[in-house]
Amino acid sequence: MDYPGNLFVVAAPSGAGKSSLVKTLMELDSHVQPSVSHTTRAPRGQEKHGREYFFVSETEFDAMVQANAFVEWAHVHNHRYGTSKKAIEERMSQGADVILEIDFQGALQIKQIFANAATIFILPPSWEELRSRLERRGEDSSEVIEVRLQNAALEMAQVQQFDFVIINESFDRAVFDLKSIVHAQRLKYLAQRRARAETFKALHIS
Ligand SMILES: Nc1nc2c(ncn2[C@@H]2O[C@H](COP(=O)(O)OP(=O)(O)O)[C@@H](O)[C@H]2O)c(=O)[nH]1
Ligand SMILES: Nc1ncnc2c1ncn2[C@@H]1O[C@H](COP(=O)(O)OP(=O)(O)O)[C@@H](O)[C@H]1O
Repeated sequence: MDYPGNLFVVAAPSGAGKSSLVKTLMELDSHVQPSVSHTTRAPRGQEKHGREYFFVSETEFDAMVQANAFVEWAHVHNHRYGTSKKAIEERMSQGADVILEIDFQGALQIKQIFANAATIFILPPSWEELRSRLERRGEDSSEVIEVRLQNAALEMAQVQQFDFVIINESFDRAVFDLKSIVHAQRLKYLAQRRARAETFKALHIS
């Protein structure tokens, strides 16, 4: 599929800092817009329906799967999460850059569909720091944190399948790296589109 906008996909183990990084990127760059996923997990403290996620029941999620409403969906940490077609296609067709914060299974599915998508994996600096970020965030019970840490090992084993890797040790440095990837990707596709337009012109194809 080909849209005028760019697609960025950010994956990371829980607690590595992807939501914080993506939020900061969007504050600095209004051309990057979020894709709001659907999930069957319950909202955390400050989360709002339609902002962080569309929080839906298992039945509602099933109905969307049946209706083929998702570009991708996956089971993550005992819940289901999915990117609806509506969440990305409308924005991308208008030329916006869309950023998806999804797990590695979804990221790899997106790359199959949108070959031009840039996939970015965020790593924490260490296991100890990952655990302490999850604890400091204070949003999940210790059981939930243990599940997330166990899943983190499997998730981190997928890192080599991603186009870019960022180590989120210094937050400012990681934001800079993310901004640089976005910038480089824009230039790359701009150059490709120009080259294609010139080829078409030379061949007298509109
Ligand atoms: N495949 C897929 N994964 C998603 C989607 N939305 C969120 N996720 C992932 O689900 C996992 C859990 O997300 P969340 O419950 O918000 O926890 P957090 O990662 O600790 O903030 C993370 O890896 C998210 O990136 C989606 O639409 N599709
Ligand atoms: N570079 C960093 N240094 C220290 N703490 C960080 C850093 N990046 C994020 N955090 C903190 O770690 C916790 C987890 O970050 P969050 O963005 O919620 O992660 P994720 O979305 O990957 O689960 C939050 O409390 C956040 O403020």
